[in-house]
Amino acid sequence: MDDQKIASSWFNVQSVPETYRFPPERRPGKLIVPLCKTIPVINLEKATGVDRIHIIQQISEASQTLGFFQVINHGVSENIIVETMRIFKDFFSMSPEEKASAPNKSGWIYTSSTDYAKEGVHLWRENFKQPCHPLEECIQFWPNEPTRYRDIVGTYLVEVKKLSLRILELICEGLRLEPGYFKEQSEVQLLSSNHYPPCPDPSLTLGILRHIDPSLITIVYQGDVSGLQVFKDGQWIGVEAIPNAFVVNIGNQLQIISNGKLRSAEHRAVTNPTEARTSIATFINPSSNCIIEPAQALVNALNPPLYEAFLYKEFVNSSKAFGPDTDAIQKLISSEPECIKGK
Ligand SMILES: O=C(O)CCC(=O)C(=O)O
Ligand SMILES: [Fe+2]
Repeated sequence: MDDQKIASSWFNVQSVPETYRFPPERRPGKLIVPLCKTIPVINLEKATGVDRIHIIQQISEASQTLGFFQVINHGVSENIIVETMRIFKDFFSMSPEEKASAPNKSGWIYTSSTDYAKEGVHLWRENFKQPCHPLEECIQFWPNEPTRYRDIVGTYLVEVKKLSLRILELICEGLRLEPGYFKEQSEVQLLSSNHYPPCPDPSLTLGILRHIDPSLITIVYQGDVSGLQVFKDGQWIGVEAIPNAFVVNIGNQLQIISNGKLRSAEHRAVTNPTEARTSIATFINPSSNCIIEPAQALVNALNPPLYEAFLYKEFVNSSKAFGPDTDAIQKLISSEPECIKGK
């Protein structure tokens, strides 16, 4: 970013403006939290050989206890990960006018930190959301800038989709559901990239409030700057940033389908004083008209259903699952085909 743009940016301040300061009881608390060594880093290369069963066990265990794990040797090329990260860093470094008035905004949502006022407090982040399903139809509405945006982000999403289907198959096997069980419930990819500039006093601010993802699973790339934290046993623990690894977390839709066997954990993002942090989250979601309910194979006399059936879009609407962006997202994905699972 050139010097002039930095000088005019909302985050280029010596102290945190009043509107970004959380009241004392909602501040992030201790910022130096233990990095969680119990979040397993799972080597997916082994999921094809004799170790497959062990990989399934590791994924099941992590999904049941913590709701988070990381994957390495996942098949997404390092080159496309690096290029995609570069694209988003370049996107966020465009001027506010460029970001707000990029040629065709009909297929994506950019939100500056100042749009995120919640109870009078702004989050210390900018966010970009982009529906990606069906990819061939959506891509024409994506930003044209930075150069090669569509080409690079499109390739990234195709690779991440393949990865997410592989992970869902392993989860499916771990739950002893029939192969392909999640196929219809994992059709829709939604990309959400966050940018957290350095913050003069991270103890006063939050990048993302504590939340649970309204997805089946979410695949996050956080590069080499930590900031993601998971709530476990009454305390926040940090998810170590490992370059070229993806963080996978169980969304609340999968918690429901698994009838509570898998856990969707609360998480948040904190800021830091020295480095900007960019994260790229890909939500793997059911389509709007999908019925979500516990899988029948997991329900019996000893395990009665813990949740009632509902349409995914009803859940999204009633819970405002995507926060202030919910209505805009619903509009962008409202042409989804029907998907009546109801097994
Ligand atoms: O920035 C991060 O690592 C967290 C992203 C996240 O939780 C989300 O987008 O839902
Ligand atoms: Fe999240």
